[in-house]
Amino acid sequence: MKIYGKSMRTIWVAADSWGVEIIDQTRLPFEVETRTLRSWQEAASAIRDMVVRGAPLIGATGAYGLALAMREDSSDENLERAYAALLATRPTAVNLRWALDDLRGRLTQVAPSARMGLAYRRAAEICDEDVETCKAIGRHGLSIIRDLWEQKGKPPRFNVLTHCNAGWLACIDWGTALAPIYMAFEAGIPVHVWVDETRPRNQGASLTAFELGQHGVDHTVIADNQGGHLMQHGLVDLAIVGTDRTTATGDVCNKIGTYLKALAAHDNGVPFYVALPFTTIDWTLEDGVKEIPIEERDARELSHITGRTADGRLATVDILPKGSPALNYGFDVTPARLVTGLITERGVANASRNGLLKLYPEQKAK
Ligand SMILES: CSC[C@@H](O)[C@@H](O)C(=O)COP(=O)(O)O
Repeated sequence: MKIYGKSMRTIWVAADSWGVEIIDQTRLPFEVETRTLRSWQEAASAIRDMVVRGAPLIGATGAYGLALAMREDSSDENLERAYAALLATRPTAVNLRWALDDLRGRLTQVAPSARMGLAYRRAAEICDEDVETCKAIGRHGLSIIRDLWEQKGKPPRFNVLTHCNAGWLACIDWGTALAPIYMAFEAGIPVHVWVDETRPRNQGASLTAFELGQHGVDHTVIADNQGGHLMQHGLVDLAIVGTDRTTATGDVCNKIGTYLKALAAHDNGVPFYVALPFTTIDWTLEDGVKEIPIEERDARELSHITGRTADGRLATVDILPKGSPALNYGFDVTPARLVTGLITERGVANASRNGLLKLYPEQKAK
């Protein structure tokens, strides 16, 4: 997608053919800065510190992290060291484990001398595949939007609510939850997006609003608490969110606050869809609430807030009374019963084991 008219992806190999360039998402929406990762340790820090974030992009960065590790030292020991350190950076998004397992599985099959080239090639392939996957999600989601818009008599504004950032900035391009919105916009459907600000890190206000604005999609940022009220007043036609890990039974883990939106949607008869690539499905898990590891982040993300001052500087300020403790879980789990459907690259599934297995029959054999 575009930033100030220039087509970009979120991650790419630098002109020197080995450094890995990323957009520094901690500077958005105020500054568009890129950074070059030159070691697996820098890739690990970028994921941990959320310079890159969003489940598919975390996976891609992990893959390039292993490529950087293989460039430095392609021994088994270094592969295992980098794998373990990268995996530990963010525990909830399963795409990271998927990408690291994919690369490690391939790298251990070849001689150390062949590992660097293979790792770079496979990391690039993972990125290209993610773009195609997101486009397919977009096409399936577009059908849902078009059908609902037509059923409602083609109103002049079709309101979609989303939480956090599951757009192209969270992936390589297009996004998951936002891909259907971009495609609806391109198809001439008058889509308007309610963008949850998504405290504490404000990925909605800073990233989703930024990328929708850059693409010209009509949107309004709302405080996280407004969704229920808007739904009660008929102002939300559809909710679409992304996910960091979805169980084999269709429970969905996503940014903290998603569960409350799903409850409000259920209570108000608003369709609540989750968009996801196959890399986000954790086939080993049954019960999302009990089994998905929920990342707990530094309370400073809650107690401090960063923004732009009147004279254009970025500043971070403390917003809590001195001495008040804060707690900061990053994700919550929405039970499958609250999910209208899972929009995948293979089509739309019921949020259930059977629903997912219909789309991914090869998983039955495992
Ligand atoms: C397509 S991205 C899906 C999720 O990763 C997204 O909704 C989300 O919760 C991102 O969380 P973040 O903590 O910003 O990495």
